[in-house]
Amino acid sequence: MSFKVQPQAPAVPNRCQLFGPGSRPAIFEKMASSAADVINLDLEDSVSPSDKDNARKNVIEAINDIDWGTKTLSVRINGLDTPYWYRDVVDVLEKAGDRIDRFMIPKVGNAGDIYAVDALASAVEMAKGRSKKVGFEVIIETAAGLAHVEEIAAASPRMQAMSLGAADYAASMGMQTTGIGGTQENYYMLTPDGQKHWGDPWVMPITAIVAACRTHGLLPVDGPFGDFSDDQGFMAQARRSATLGMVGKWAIHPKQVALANEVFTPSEAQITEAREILAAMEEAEKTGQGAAVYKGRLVDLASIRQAEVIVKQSEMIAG
Ligand SMILES: CC(=O)SCCNC(=O)CCNC(=O)[C@H](O)C(C)(C)COP(=O)(O)OP(=O)(O)OC[C@H]1O[C@@H](n2cnc3c(N)ncnc32)[C@H](O)[C@@H]1OP(=O)(O)O
Ligand SMILES: O=CC(=O)O
Ligand SMILES: [Mg+2]
Repeated sequence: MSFKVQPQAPAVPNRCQLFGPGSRPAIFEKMASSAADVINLDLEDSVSPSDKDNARKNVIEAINDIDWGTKTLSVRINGLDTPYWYRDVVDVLEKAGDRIDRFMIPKVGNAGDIYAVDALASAVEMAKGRSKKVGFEVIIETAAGLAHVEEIAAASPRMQAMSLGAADYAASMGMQTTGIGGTQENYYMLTPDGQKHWGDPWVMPITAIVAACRTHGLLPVDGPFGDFSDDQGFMAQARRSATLGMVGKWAIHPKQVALANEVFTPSEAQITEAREILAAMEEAEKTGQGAAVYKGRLVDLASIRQAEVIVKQSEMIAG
């Protein structure tokens, strides 16, 4: 471990972030009664330019009027290259109550983008005497965002989470696909006997996001999986993200909420195994050993840290 100790990410459940367009208020109550840990009311890409003002009004009303229970409530503002974003920040912070927890900032390219939103949010909060500072989460979904992922993670104490936005990421990188996440038909190797072996084109940005988040104490989250009729594809993508260290995934349709919750909640078997490893190491330590054998495999002091990730995650989710 470096002399600089790795900070902990916020201890809040973040297994699933359910999205809904701000222009579709009829679904807000359904979002509030879903099993998602986080709700993202969208003012950005699911809202047409002609509906931006209306969507903003709906979202402010929904923040004030709907019972969101214990969910984390987030509003995705428009990108900093649009004429909409400043009004999103100003109107929401001037007119919505303290129930809002986060702004999600899309298409961030560098730390300066976060600085700009931070400065504007701070000014409105001061002017309105808001004592609860709004948190930030961002989407890494451009080439510049990926290139500057670490400075973005470190950009503000408001930063809480970071998602991979596979759709815009693919567009920005010039990837030859219209798929949103998951297996890409043309991304394969040939085995020696000529069989196709599909690779994971998302592993690099996911790993970069996880590393930046873990370095700076943020929650790393996998973004959308577009084909909501493909449950198996969603599960496979989510399991890969969980294995690489992400804590949750977006749902762009309510049926994906249960799938994400299943993957990102440690299973009984995983928890039991983690507790058994901790017990085996406790026994080993009593006899002065730093390494032991558990089910025929090596466990040592690093195994304690690995097992603790699972135990702490399950305890935090259980509340
Ligand atoms: C690349 C990105 O930026 S992704 C993030 C931005 N995108 C979004 O926010 C899109 C979010 N999702 C949606 O808008 C919708 O789910 C759509 C357009 C994909 C599909 O909507 P529909 O055609 O209405 O879906 P469907 O008919 O299967 O809905 C089934 C039920 O779930 C409800 N529902 C649909 N979407 C949502 C949602 N996001 N949250 C809660 N409930 C929802 C419907 O109202 C319907 O309810 P009912 O059974 O009581 O009538
Ligand atoms: O905003 C999300 C994306 O995938 O793009
Ligand atoms: Mg996007």
